[in-house]
Amino acid sequence: MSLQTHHLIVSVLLPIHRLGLFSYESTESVKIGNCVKVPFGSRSLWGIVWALHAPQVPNLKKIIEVYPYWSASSMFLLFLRQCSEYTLIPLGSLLRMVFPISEILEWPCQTFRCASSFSSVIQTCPWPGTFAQWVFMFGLKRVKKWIQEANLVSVEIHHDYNYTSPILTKHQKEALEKIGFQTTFIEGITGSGKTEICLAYIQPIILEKKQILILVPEISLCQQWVHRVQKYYSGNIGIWHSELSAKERKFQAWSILTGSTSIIVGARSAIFLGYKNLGAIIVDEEHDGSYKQAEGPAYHGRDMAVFRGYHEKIPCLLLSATPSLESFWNIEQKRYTHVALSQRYGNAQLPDIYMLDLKEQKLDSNMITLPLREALQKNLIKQEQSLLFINKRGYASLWVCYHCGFRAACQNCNVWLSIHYLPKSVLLCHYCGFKKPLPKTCPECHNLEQVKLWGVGVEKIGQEVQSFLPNAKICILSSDVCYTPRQLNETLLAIKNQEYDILIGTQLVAKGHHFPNLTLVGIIDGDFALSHLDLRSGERLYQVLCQVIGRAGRGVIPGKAYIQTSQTKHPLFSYLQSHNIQGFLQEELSTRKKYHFPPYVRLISLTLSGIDENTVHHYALSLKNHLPHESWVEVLGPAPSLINPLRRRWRWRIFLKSPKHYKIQDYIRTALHTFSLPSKIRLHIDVDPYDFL
Ligand SMILES: Nc1ncnc2c1ncn2[C@@H]1O[C@H](COP(=O)(O)OP(=O)(O)OP(=O)(O)O)[C@@H](O)[C@H]1O
Ligand SMILES: [Zn+2]
Repeated sequence: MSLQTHHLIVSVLLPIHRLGLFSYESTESVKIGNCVKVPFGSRSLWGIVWALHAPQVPNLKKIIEVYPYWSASSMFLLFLRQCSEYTLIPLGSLLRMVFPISEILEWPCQTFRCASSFSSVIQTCPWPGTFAQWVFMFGLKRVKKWIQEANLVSVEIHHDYNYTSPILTKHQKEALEKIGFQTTFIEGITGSGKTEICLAYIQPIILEKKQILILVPEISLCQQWVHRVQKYYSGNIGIWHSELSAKERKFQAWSILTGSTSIIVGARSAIFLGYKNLGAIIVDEEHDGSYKQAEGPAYHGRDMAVFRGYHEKIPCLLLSATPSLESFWNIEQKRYTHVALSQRYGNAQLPDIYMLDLKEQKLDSNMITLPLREALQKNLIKQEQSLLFINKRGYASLWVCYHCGFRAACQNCNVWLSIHYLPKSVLLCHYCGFKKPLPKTCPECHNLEQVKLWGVGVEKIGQEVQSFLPNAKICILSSDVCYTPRQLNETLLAIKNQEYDILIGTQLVAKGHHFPNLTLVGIIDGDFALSHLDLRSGERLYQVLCQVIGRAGRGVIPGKAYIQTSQTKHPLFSYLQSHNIQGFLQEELSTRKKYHFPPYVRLISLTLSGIDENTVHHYALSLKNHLPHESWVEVLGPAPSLINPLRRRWRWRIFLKSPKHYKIQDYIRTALHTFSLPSKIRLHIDVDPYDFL
């Protein structure tokens, strides 16, 4: 592998959307995996040396420079190759995710401090810091100038850090000892201490100076993990998600690449980053649908974590109280080590769950039944916190005029606009973000009296609660109200500090938050996903409800949960009530087997989209006709997407289904090789799709 000669011809993988492999000549000795800068058209680009060739091609452009501080291991390159073969994401696009900011490859790796005469000038920054830290504080231009003028001098420092291990309970210790070398699934009921076990597990890895990646499904959980890690660890903690400022992104990417941060908490895209020395991956709430990226390059963060762990030969821990069916199946197939925790920490009990049949309750225009109202009232008197869950953002979901029939619709998507009063009054599309002011009268007939708002969201529930509990301090938790990570963290802290009595939230509250004084959970609409046309809707409903209910009774006082539903007899609820996740998963799995759905088969979606509906339809048909007939591939469609158009683009979809042991990706790759599309039509490939709209 480390063959080296002068005047070598090398294939360099570049961050170009197509395949991305280009030939160059090197006069320096380079190895496969080296990170190199090469000329490309009028620009220069950073890439990775992918292969070495015997010198045959004359007049190639030359490599400009080799990055000295990082190179890709053969295992990481194998991960990229396999990942591209599996997801059908071109290698060049994957490389963009490895080096999302190539500018940092120009930065030196030394630590600098002020020359003594200079430190009085920079009052705020007298300490030694890495180049990246200086740039983060003062900007690239200034720092470069200071180095040139020798106002900053290079120094050697050693980063020392401590990591003390948490003290685990007997059950937790037993669980810790069972963790295997590769993928381990830690299945523990909510509040059993999965996080704490991981914090103990990573101690020796950190002390070996390796990096740990902790993947979280939601940006809001990053800060929570940072707090948990800080209890035991004194070093730098890296953060990676899409809401970082450009300045922060550069600093974080540099610190991760050069190994100056040892623990990184990140959203799904962190799985592709270049790490100096990755030692383990933890995937928190592995069942969460947010790990799936459906737009742009389509991949599943959890699956890529397992893949990366496998290829880089490092442990990957998957955590959940409600395993996804895919993981449950993998556990059954003995692909993962399984560790189970069935007790909450400190003898906390799982909440008792009560069903409230909506058919038997008098509601009029309200949404909260009498028993739930009374329970809220009692909790308020006892000064314990309550949580109401409804999976709808905003106030209502349809603005309609009963005089002329006008309904407020999105101008880009075939959906109605939702009504929001918080943080501002608007009509909003939940798919493309299109907004317009709330009309005062009907825009068509100018009528005012017959306007109705249909559907119920968090804000309306807030209004209802306030009407019967006027003194309660209510907090609405949805992405509209807390739209920056900072706002959300402040709100979560205020909840922990008991500044609120009643929380009303969307899915956002279903994630692993820990509010010790929360003892009551009410599910406003338990039926919300039972009729969705999605093979995972039952699974998702179970997960969300179980997670939300799991927020109750995590401290010393036991919790209670009420589920309002019109289908009290639905088997999902009896599994939920008896906390029998295994029973639920077994039943779901047999249904999937019966109907030939994943995880028993491989499903791939091909979506064609464009501005003109007929053209999209035409090319969808020709793609279908172009796909060769094979007895093992089932081709479904093309069919128009359920929401059509979406963001002004019309979409037609083809689904391909095959048994898992066939290489359906190869079949698609070969077929697409000889199929061309005009530039106005886009083809999006999604292996293992989660979105069927
Ligand atoms: N061994 C321990 N020592 C001290 N505190 C612990 C221990 N184990 C758990 N806890 C505490 O119990 C609470 C729940 O633990 P943790 O968050 O680790 O559970 P979890 O299984 O990850 O929960 P969830 O699935 O709901 O996110 C936390 O406040 C944690 O600090
Ligand atoms: Zn829209």
